Amino acid sequence: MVPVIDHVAVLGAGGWGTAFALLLADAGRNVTLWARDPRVADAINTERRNERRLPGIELPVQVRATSDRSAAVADADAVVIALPSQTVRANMTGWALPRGVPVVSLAKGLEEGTGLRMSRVLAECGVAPDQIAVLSGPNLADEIGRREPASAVVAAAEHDLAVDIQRACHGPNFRAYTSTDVTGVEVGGVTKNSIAIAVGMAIGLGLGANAVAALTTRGLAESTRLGEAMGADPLTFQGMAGMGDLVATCFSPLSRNRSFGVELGRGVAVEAALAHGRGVVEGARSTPVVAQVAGGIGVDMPVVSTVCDVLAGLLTPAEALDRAMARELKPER
Ligand SMILES: NC(=O)c1ccc[n+]([C@@H]2O[C@H](COP(=O)([O-])OP(=O)(O)OC[C@H]3O[C@@H](n4cnc5c(N)ncnc54)[C@H](O)[C@@H]3O)[C@@H](O)[C@H]2O)c1
Ligand SMILES: O=P(O)(O)OC[C@H](O)CO
Repeated sequence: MVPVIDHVAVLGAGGWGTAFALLLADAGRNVTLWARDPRVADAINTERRNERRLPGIELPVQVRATSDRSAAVADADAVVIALPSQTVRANMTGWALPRGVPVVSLAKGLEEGTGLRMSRVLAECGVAPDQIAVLSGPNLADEIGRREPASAVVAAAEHDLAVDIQRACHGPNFRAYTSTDVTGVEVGGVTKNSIAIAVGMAIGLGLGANAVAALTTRGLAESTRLGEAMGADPLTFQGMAGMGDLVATCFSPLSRNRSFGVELGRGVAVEAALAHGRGVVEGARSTPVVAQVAGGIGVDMPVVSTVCDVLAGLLTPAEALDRAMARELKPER
């Protein structure tokens, strides 16, 4: 029997949680969107808008919002986690989800302190591993909010679960593929943020398409190396959560990670650049974690470690560029 997902709880009313709720409603689901701020929930219910996070978008009536944690998940057939990565553990600890429902992570970060992927954090918060799925890909929330076509990949250790989630979010403007490579899909979603910061820095320094393409290409190579060392399928990095998301994030001015990098490249200090951002900049927190995890398993990630040094104030973006160009010559593969 195919389990039917009708009612979905989306936890987190940031840009992506709100856009994902709209996408699910367009796919025929009934959605409860949890916002921690009651004023955001009220505005969604009364004005059909989350103007700060998804400006100019009217939300369908199938999206109802609440700031009540129990009400948010009551009767849900699936729960979607659309929270900033560093808040997932604190939020999910003690949140009683309906038993046995699938839990889908949309978050693109590694946890500070543990180095864990979000699916592992959810498992440590008590979600059964065979109920965990992750969805990732080139999904800029503003474009999804405008109902522009987009694709993603849903990964779960259990193929049938990935198919259930794929079907639940398939609508006129959104098409997901399936995978069982949870590690690869999560790693791709994390490392692309660090690479996009590097690309942003290059743009902020006034560099052109050659430098952007080189950084993106080498970034994909080192992301693939890390994923493989962590047990992922290298081919996953040619898919939506690898190449796909890397291209969207590195090339779009809508990306917060890329925009943050642009400011750094123009000489803005890290804290000031973060303060100018439109929401969470996952790469600012996850890049040092990626560097630490990679170092721990002997994976060379020169782009990530350079971004890490800039974030730590050890290098300016211009010095980072000089260092990258002076690296030892080597074969491409
Ligand atoms: N925005 C996108 O285009 C996009 C696309 C794909 C994936 N993602 C990922 O989705 C996740 C969420 O990002 P977003 O863009 O929706 O965030 P956002 O920056 O738009 O908003 C962050 C939201 O998190 C809430 N928040 C902050 N701290 C919190 C806490 N301690 N507890 C509960 N809520 C808290 C804020 O109130 C806000 O609603 C991130 O991992 C991001 O990488 C984002
Ligand atoms: O705005 P960013 O940089 O967090 O990127 C958003 C999405 O992850 C793009 O797929």
